[in-house]
Amino acid sequence: MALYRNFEEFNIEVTDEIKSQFSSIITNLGEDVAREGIVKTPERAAKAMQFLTSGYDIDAAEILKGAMFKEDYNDMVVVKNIELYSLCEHHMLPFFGKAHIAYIPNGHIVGLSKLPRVVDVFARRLQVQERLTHDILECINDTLKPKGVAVVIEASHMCMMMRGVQKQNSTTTTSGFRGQFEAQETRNEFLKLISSDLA
Ligand SMILES: Nc1nc2c(ncn2[C@@H]2O[C@H](COP(=O)(O)OP(=O)(O)OP(=O)(O)O)[C@@H](O)[C@H]2O)c(=O)[nH]1
Ligand SMILES: [Zn+2]
Repeated sequence: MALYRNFEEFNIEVTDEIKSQFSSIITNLGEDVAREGIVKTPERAAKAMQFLTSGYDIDAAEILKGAMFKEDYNDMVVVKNIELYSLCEHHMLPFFGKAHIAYIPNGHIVGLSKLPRVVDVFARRLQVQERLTHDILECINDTLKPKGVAVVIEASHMCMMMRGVQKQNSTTTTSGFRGQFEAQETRNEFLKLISSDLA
């Protein structure tokens, strides 16, 4: 399985198939697919959807394994405000927001950029916010084997904003805690850090 994908290189046959499906969808929605502004839209949409679901092809554990360093640091590491964009599996509409991740090393630290990369791998799939939270949490827990790991995601769902209940201001928060973060004191320290103005 690829570590990183060159997102510009999509399988031509799959792109053509999705392109013709988008062509039908656009026609069925009442548009003229031959219109100048739209004529290339089926291909653009095919590529966009493949990019937004490109996380299926990437092994998130391998990303972490590629940048684990032996280090005797036993305190909390927090990476907060990681932007994320995903697609809800029910409507295939975006949900987006921020992920906050913390872990307590157990002999190894991980390259900081790898945590947002893991978020992207699991976000670029058809998801529900709860599973996305757990996918990230379990991947870090199983691969890095830290003393503890915590993940909080705050997100807005377009399927609740643009359609359906049409609530513009509601946000959803999901969280998962393993190891030392299951203890109230450690969990509270993390929650305090992510809600503070500290960089
Ligand atoms: N738990 C959870 N639900 C989600 C997520 N994304 C979308 N949903 C919900 O999935 C549900 C699908 O419900 P259905 O009744 O089958 O679909 P629907 O008729 O389009 O529902 P409405 O959105 O209420 O109009 C909705 O309540 C959505 O709000 C998510 O990440 N987690
Ligand atoms: Zn939805």
